[in-house]
Amino acid sequence: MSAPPSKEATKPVLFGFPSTDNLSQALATFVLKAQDEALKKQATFRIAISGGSLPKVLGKDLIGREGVPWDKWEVFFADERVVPLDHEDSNFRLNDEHLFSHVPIPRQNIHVIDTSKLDDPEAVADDYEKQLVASFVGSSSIAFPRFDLVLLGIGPDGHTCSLFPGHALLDEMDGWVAWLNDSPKPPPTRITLTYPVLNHSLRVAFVSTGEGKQEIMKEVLDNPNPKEGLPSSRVRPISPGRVFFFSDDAALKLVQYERTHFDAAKL
Ligand SMILES: O=C1O[C@H](COP(=O)(O)O)[C@@H](O)[C@H](O)[C@H]1O
Repeated sequence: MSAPPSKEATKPVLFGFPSTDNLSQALATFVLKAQDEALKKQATFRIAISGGSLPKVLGKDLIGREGVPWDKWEVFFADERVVPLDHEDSNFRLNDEHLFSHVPIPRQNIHVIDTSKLDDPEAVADDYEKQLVASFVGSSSIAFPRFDLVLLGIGPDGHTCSLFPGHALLDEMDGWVAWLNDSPKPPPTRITLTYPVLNHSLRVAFVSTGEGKQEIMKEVLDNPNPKEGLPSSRVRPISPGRVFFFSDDAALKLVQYERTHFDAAKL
């Protein structure tokens, strides 16, 4: 996963797979490669994970991999719904069901929202930002945290994290964690990582599957507008960061964007 030295955002890499099973295998390999590279440089692997359709695809193959140093994982959420952790809308709960409950990541390394503040989403976002600061303090990236890997989904409307089309949070360029209580997709109250955080990450991987994503994948990959376009089109990490798309054939049916063959040896 070497990267060119310029500050420009690099071209997205698209990996296509005939089935979600193939995708899950490749995604697990990709995640573990990112983990290995991180652990060559530092004590922990810092990953941010989304909710939605991602956790199931992520956990499917990853939970069976052997020799994973789970105790070195430090997990954040790319976005979270401001609800109790056992609520059916919780991104923690979804990831717990498909990944965390199957692997020995120490519970204190999984950074959840402070559920004692659920009636004050600004306080939840502030607390989550403090958790990020505490984790990244002393790392080389001062202005913004630099995740080793961020895993994102793409909603049918082009949203990613809890960054929705036309929402004021698309212009948030200072904070690390923002909050909203007017999400067009329920539940309305959420926190989300901001663009500066996403775009300082070393790797961002979008995962999208199924025919329900055909139109949006075409828009995001064939007609991107990284400055003013759909929220998922605006995720373009600055070098050495890179952005990858993992999709199945069903989601890519209308897409013309050039695919790259997934070769674990060349990651
Ligand atoms: O609301 C959310 O939606 C996005 C996309 O979900 P998907 O089911 O279309 O993949 C998800 O990435 C995000 O974490 C979640 O809060």
